[in-house]
Amino acid sequence: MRPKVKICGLQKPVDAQYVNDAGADYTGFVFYEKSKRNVSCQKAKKIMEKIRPDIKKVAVTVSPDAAQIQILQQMKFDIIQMHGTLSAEALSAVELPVWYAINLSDPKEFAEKTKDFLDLPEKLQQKITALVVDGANYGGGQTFDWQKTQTFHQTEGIFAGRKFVLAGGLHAGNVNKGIQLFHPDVVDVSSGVENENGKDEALIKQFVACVKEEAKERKER
Ligand SMILES: O=C(O)c1ccccc1N[C@@H]1O[C@H](COP(=O)(O)O)[C@@H](O)[C@H]1O
Repeated sequence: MRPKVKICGLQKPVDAQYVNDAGADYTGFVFYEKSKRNVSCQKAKKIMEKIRPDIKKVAVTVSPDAAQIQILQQMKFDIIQMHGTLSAEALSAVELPVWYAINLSDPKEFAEKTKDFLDLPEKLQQKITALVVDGANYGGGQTFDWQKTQTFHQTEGIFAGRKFVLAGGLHAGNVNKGIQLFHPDVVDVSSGVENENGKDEALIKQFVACVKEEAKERKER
């Protein structure tokens, strides 16, 4: 099965049309004040109304507290993505599935960075339905070091029963290599489908088409 595609960092109403037309599977909104992609709840709601109902909507957060989780849960998101510190307080407040994002430069950091997760009570761990393995910086447009290892995600028990989301520095030119190396369930992109004014319709179309065409070709081979 082909990986699903998440287009992240929507900021304008027209971005909804881009993801609808390109045939994305997931889309994301960033709620982090330090990000250039930060959106207000009001703005996000307006964009969300224009997104096709079958496209899942992900609220992207960094070290959220229970109050932020409660606000986002009233907005009809399907998933909460958490970067930064994974607190028991925030996870206890979550009723939606959680995607836990790990920011890495070197895959060797994986064990250390997932310690927070492994220290949580089982009941809270179960809320996490996917792991997003991302580049070093939030929305930084950089891959982690793909050459160091391609198997960490297969050997770690942490992935059992969870989706593997490949993120960080993806674009139409490298996404198929990432798919061949890591076999992710979802590929997640933000910087790679942007120009200086924000999301770029042609780059989004090209990215989604690359993922879908590669899957079709693999089937035919
Ligand atoms: O995009 C941001 O600014 C951002 C801010 C805070 C947390 C996460 C953020 N982005 C996430 O980064 C990955 C991939 O980004 P990129 O393709 O390397 O630019 C994606 O999961 C975004 O949700």
